[in-house]
Amino acid sequence: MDKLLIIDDLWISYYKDGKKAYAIRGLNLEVDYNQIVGIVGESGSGKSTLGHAIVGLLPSNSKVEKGRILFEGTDLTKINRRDFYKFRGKNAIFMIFQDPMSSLNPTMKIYDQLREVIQGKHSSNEDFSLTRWFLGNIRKDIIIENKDIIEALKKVGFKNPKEILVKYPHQLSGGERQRIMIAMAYLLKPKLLIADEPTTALDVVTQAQVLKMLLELKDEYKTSIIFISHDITLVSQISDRILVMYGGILMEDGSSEEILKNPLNPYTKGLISSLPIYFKGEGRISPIPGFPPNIFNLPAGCPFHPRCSSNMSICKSQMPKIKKIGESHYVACHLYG
Ligand SMILES: Nc1ncnc2c1ncn2[C@@H]1O[C@H](COP(=O)(O)OP(=O)(O)OP(=O)(O)O)[C@@H](O)[C@H]1O
Repeated sequence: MDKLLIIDDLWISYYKDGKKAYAIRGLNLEVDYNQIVGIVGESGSGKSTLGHAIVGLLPSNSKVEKGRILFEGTDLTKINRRDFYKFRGKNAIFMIFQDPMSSLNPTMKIYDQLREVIQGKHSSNEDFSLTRWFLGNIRKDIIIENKDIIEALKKVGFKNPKEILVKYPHQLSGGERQRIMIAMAYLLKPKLLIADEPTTALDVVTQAQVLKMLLELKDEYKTSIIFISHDITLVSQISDRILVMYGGILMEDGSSEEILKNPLNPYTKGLISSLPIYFKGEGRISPIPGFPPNIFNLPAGCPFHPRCSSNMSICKSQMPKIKKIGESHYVACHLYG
């Protein structure tokens, strides 16, 4: 079957104080139509950089050094920044950020915001629009009726949509703001939604509601979702497949079930055993010792080796290559050949 998204040997660097470092190193990823792919890893593993690269929102001090991001066959790394709007929004790619306040305009009421953000009329505020939801020129092809807006707000659980429409973002709770972002997705019906830690700031009940809405979006509009989170339990609740990242490389890739039941990479095992929900009652919950590396000071070899209890001498000098272990299970670790 044709793939919606193919990322092929992607390398992304950041420049700081005259130095260059890689946040993504040789990443491969495929997303099918109507599939939810979870990307999990600790802070600094490169998850957001990947999301921003897909929507063309990498900061100016970063560069795609190598590789391709093929969205329905078009290489997004070759798209001129000004033309990128064609690939964002309706029927294309949409991104929900961790902090919806950073994507919503604090000076606009929700109604104006839903209309204008969706139609890309952000010319009055260049700064805001360029960094976040600037969809380029006004999208004349996007016709959103008021009844569609009301319908979308109802779908994301607002009982009185008309009351919400006249509010400013600061008059809403974090969960309500995140639901506004999901309502935008309902209106745009993207083929690909990137949700970057969309539930981090929310309580458990609201988190569960947001996950349910994302699943409904997938079921109703066949939207594929890349769900980014540091929380492997959360990711497993929603994803068909999970990719584990560390130090800019892919450590493990497999079906959600396989990754949770049969994790192979010591890093994946560490992520799982540090979660209370998987704690089997023996010994203590064991967080991974140490901290993720700074990309400007990455160790040689496997980036995880300084924190890995199974490390061998080869791990200190050679980066492990990703290998197929099972039907849909891949791992990058010297323990597996
Ligand atoms: N604008 C930037 N300039 C320099 N380095 C950056 C920049 N943005 C990110 N980085 C570095 O790139 C690496 C990957 O960052 P990224 O935000 O993609 O990771 P992440 O897995 O999404 O982490 P988090 O969960 O904290 O958002 C980190 O080491 C980070 O410090």
